[in-house]
Amino acid sequence: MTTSTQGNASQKEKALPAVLVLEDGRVFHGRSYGAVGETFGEAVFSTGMTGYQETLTDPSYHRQVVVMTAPHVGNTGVNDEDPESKRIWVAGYVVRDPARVPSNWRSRRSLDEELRGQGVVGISGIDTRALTRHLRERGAMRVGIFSGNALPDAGTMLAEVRQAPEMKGANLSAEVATKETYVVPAIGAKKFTVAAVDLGIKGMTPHRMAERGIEVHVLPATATAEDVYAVNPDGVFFSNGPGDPATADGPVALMQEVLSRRTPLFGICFGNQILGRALGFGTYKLKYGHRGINQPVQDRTTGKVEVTAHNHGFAVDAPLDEVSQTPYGRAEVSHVCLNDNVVEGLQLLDQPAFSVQYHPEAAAGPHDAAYLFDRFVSLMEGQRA
Ligand SMILES: NC(=O)CC[C@H](N)C(=O)O
Repeated sequence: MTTSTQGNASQKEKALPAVLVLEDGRVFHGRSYGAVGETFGEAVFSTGMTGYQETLTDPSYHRQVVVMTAPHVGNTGVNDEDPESKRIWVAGYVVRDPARVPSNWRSRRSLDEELRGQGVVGISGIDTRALTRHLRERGAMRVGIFSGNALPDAGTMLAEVRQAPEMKGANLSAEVATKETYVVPAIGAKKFTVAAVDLGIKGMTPHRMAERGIEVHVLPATATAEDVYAVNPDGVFFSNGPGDPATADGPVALMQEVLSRRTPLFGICFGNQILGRALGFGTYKLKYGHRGINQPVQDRTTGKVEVTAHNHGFAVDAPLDEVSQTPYGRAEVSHVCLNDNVVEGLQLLDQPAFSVQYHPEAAAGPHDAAYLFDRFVSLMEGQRA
């Protein structure tokens, strides 16, 4: 690769050395990608081969350093249509072989430029397959990326990584959620009003509801039952979001209030974990989680298998093969991951409430699970009938 003749600042920055240091002491040497500096987070891998803009801007990735298993990243550049929120949330980005020349009719700038513009430190040119296998065998762990000409010594880097906060016990929703309520209008005739509690919501989620005639009031993570019922909702939605669901006591209490009023309820991802807790189940940290757009899930209510988008590091601990008695009536596991039998959905049998651990909004990802938004609409219709 010769970059010297082109000689602009970005090309020079790319050539700077960079090091990725895992908390268990494993080290990878590469080149800086995006901003130059240092960053820390939880190392996780995503198996999505497309959709890097959606991944980078998903608030659920707050405080995580994302390793892309797809070797070529950045090929289609960065456009202004695909972000799922107003900024990049990942704490760091790890790619093997970034595109040097992006090409797409929608592309406005390169991914490298975008990462630099938003101050996101990344690393390229490392063996992401070896790193992914390491994380798969040892589990997700803390990591640091250090880039520049004057790097700290190895012992200092490792000590800094080991001082970074862990994901277990992290309470992060309020750091990413909206501070002010906003409304996403229904597309076409308005049929329903939904109060959506923003724990780190992705932009496509209210859009999927709006497409179905729902006016969505997106409320801050700290919303109270009074705030929720002030919009006179036909249904209440709990979004995806970063951090450990074991810390989400406020949203759990709010959801219990919604359940006791029997308002139709739908939760996605963090929202599924909160429903689990609201029903009295525990949550636990998966060894390395599910991230990507090709995860097989079975809907046990129909037997159908869907290929789905995921981004979760925690899961609900609920019995797979029995109906549970909860303070809100009977509940069961409605969806399960076919790779590892992790709980991927919950539903109540005596009142209109359900949730899934994965991403039916499909940004990015296959649209197999779009029916879940229709199920939410049916619950709201049922309540009116
Ligand atoms: N996308 C999400 O909502 C993630 C939920 C939670 N933070 C987890 O990692 O499991």
